[in-house]
This record gives sequence, structure tokens and C-alpha cells, in this order.
Amino acid sequence: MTVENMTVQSPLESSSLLLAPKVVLHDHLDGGLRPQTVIDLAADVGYANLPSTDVDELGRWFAEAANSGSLETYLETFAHTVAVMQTVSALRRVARECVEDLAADGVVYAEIRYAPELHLERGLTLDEVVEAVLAGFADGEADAAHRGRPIVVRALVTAMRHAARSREIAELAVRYRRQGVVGFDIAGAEAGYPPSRHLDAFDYMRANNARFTIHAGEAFGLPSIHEAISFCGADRLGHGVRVIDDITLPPGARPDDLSFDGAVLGDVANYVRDKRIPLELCPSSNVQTGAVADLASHPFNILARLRFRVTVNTDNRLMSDTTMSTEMQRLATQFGYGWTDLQRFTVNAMKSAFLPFDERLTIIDDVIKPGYAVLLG
Ligand SMILES: O=c1[nH]cnc2c1ncn2[C@@H]1O[C@H](CO)[C@@H](O)[C@H]1O
Ligand SMILES: [Zn+2]
Repeated sequence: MTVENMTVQSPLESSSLLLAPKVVLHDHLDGGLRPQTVIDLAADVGYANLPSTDVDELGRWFAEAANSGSLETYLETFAHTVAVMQTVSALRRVARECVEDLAADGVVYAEIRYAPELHLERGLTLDEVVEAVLAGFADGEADAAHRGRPIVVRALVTAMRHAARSREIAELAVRYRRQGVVGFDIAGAEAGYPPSRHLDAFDYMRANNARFTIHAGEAFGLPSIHEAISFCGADRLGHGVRVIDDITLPPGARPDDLSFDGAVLGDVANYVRDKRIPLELCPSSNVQTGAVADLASHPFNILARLRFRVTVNTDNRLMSDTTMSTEMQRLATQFGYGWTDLQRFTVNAMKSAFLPFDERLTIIDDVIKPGYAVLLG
């Protein structure tokens, strides 16, 4: 297996990391609120169940509660963010702030996902939810451009896998495909809710030449990935980290090795790699939900060195108390990555975006490559 362009360097400067152009494909709108905004919106709508109304304490509470080692417990923290995102103004504010925060972190392209069906508690329709979020994204994009940190943001609409609205949400994605919704996803507890439960929705997406990703291979193993790609036809895998279960490493291999020559891939792993199916890897989130024991044993580096199409993502910035720069910094420190590596992960992500091809190329050629050229010196 080749290791070209995989350089080993010292940890990268945080200030330079902020400048590096970054792309995030897997970031939940309801997992990225500012703690202060949760407090403000709770006061506005009279939501009295927040664990704290002190901004620092609340921020810590989310990170600690999410640090549970189980996806199910991790997901319970979303009750508080979803509770305060039930009006047009709240959704628009959260969406605008999300874009502002990403732009300030040097993100140049983002696909932000959320489940419209979770935001109907106070009478909004699915369409109203989508329109409020898109309006917030447009506000944020305008603000970021004004500050000289331009960012392009698109939406993915998610259906909850334990519920029964996935076909309706897929239709919503297609209905808003010209207004900024570029795809569809399913999320929520994975065990017991296989992707094939939602075949109808995926068939609808494919019949309409529309794109989708599936949360698979996070809390549950290889069968979930197999279903997502082989039965459902997922364009990308949300996490997909358990594809490692289908790879036999050479004896004595360690997760931070520079090469994995002699690794043997099973059929699922080969298919994912041969078809260049993007893996939306979310290192910190995976540690919190117990998908991996710690960052040192995360298969990110193995998959990267075996030339899977790996991308770096935040998943939930609030619950993981993280940013794209932080995720990249953690990976660089753990696995010795340099700018060439981070550029490759970023280009991987941009190539895998659900944005039209010409727009992807423009961002790669005019933004990402020149940005890393400066850092590479
Ligand atoms: O990592 C994850 N795995 C599975 N489901 C998730 C994850 N992060 C968030 N959500 C779920 O997706 C919904 C819509 O954004 C969130 O409300 C949460 O329940
Ligand atoms: Zn996720």
C-alpha cells in the first residue's frame, strides 16, 4: 500500500489551523448550538428543563453527559437543544450562528443536517422548518462574506430511523433541492433500526437522482454498513468507522503506523474502497459514544493510509466541545499529520460533497488548494 504524501510532522500551529480551508460534511444543526443561545431560547419559549442556566456550566454539562460511552445516552442530550428549536425565529438564529461559527473556524464549505420532523412541536410545518433554516444559512453566509471569511453552506434533511417519516422527509429533500437542500440522511439509535427499514425513502431518492448518506457502522457493526451500501445505495457513510471490522491487519500492526502493507480487506471493505465511498469520520464523537475506546485506537489513520476516502467531521460541536480545527489538531497530534495530509482529507471531503461538480471544482481550485499552498510555504 502506498504512503505517498503522508508526512510525519510535529503538531500544527493552532493559529494556522484556523486559516486552513476546511470542509465539513457531517455536522448536526441541533448538535452545534452555542450554550448561551440554548439559554436565551429556553427563556424565550419558557422551556424550564435545562440542566443549568449558567453558560459555562451548561456547556460542560453537554460535553459530560454526551461522554457516556453509549450512543443512546449520548442522544438524550438532544432533548434540550431540540426543545428550544421550535419556532421560525429560533431555527433561523441557530442556523445563522452555526454558519458564523463555522466561518470563524475557517470552514469554507459545510453540509449541515437536522431532522425537520423534530421541530414540529409548536405547530410548524416541515416546509416552514426547512425554510427557516435555509433563511438562517443565507443570513450567516452574508455575514461571513461581509467579514471576509466566505463560506458556502447547504442542508441535508435527516429522518429519524426509529420513526416512520423517512419517505416524507426524502420528498422534502427533493422538493427543496433547488433552494439549498442537497441531500438526505437517516440518524438516531442504530441498533435495532437497520437502514433497510427505510428502503422506500432511499428508492425515492435514487428514482429522483438525488443523493443521500446513511449513519451506519457507528454503534452497530458491519451488517449496517453492508445494508447501507448494498441494499440502500448510500452515496456516503455517516461514520462508517466499523468498516475496520472487515480488515485484517498484518501481525503487530498499531493504529499509528505509517503503512499497513499486507492488510487483507473483506468484500465490504473492498467495495467501500473500490467505489471510493466517502467515510464521514467524526473522531471525538466516536470516542464519546464508545464506537472506539480512545483517539489513539481510532481506525482513522489505518483507513487513511489504506487510501479509503476519509473525511474529517465534527458531528456535534456542542456535545463534543469541538470544532473542525480541533478535530484536525487532535488527529495531527495523534497520528503525526502535516498540511499535505490535512489538504488531502479536505479535498476528499470537497470531492464527496453533494454540491454540483462544477461548484466543487471551483472551491477545490480557487479556495482549498491556494489556502494550503500558503501553509505549505
Ligand atoms: O452520531 C450520531 N449518530 C446517530 N444519530 C445522531 C448522531 N448525532 C446526532 N444524531 C441525531 O440526529 C438528529 C438530527 O440531527 C439529532 O436530534 C440526534 O438525535
Ligand atoms: Zn451524526
